[in-house]
Amino acid sequence: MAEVNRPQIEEAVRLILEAIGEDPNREGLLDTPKRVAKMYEEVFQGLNQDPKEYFETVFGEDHEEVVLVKDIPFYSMCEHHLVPFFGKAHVAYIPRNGKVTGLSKLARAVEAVAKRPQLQERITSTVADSIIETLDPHGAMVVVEAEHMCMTMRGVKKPGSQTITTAVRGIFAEDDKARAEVLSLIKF
Ligand SMILES: Nc1nc2c(ncn2[C@@H]2O[C@H](COP(=O)(O)OP(=O)(O)OP(=O)(O)O)[C@@H](O)[C@H]2O)c(=O)[nH]1
Ligand SMILES: [Zn+2]
Repeated sequence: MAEVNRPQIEEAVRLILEAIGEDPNREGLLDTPKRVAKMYEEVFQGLNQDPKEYFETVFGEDHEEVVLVKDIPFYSMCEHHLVPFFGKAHVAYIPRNGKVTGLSKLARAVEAVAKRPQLQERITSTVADSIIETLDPHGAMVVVEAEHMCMTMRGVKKPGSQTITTAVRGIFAEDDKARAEVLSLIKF
């Protein structure tokens, strides 16, 4: 996938500044297009990352019980308004056939998926599906809680409102007890 085109972003930011009635040549704004381009490169770097690659790291460990990494902080950009939404992701799976991955890889997958123009639902399901497709576990479950700036600083203006999304796959979709165990561990 193409890297970001920094000069194009810089030009676009100059145009936006002009369009809102600002002077892109005033001292305080001179370096702003460059800064914004650099920032976009950073906050959209997930477009160049495939979350599934992280799960190539597996240890042949015989653990077929819940593994949960909770409270993974993330920042993303809503694809409708290009303003941040941010919160915590909780990622659980039950390994099968010794395919236990590195704990940090679960957080890296969240990071790669979040750093794109996104929807909260898509972050949630993409992380769950990536785990299923690569580790072939008994199940995967992802819960994401986030605050959307497009609902707080503008529009409907509801600061503090939280959106919670879940993706349940495999045994977590079939077995109420397995799902309840993860939910209670998240609240623990
Ligand atoms: N499903 C979903 N919706 C989102 C997410 N982030 C932002 N939105 C919503 O996207 C919608 C876009 O609605 P539109 O009516 O096209 O845009 P708008 O006029 O700016 O909408 P308002 O925010 O209601 O002012 C809004 O309801 C946002 O709350 C997300 O991650 N998931
Ligand atoms: Zn939005």
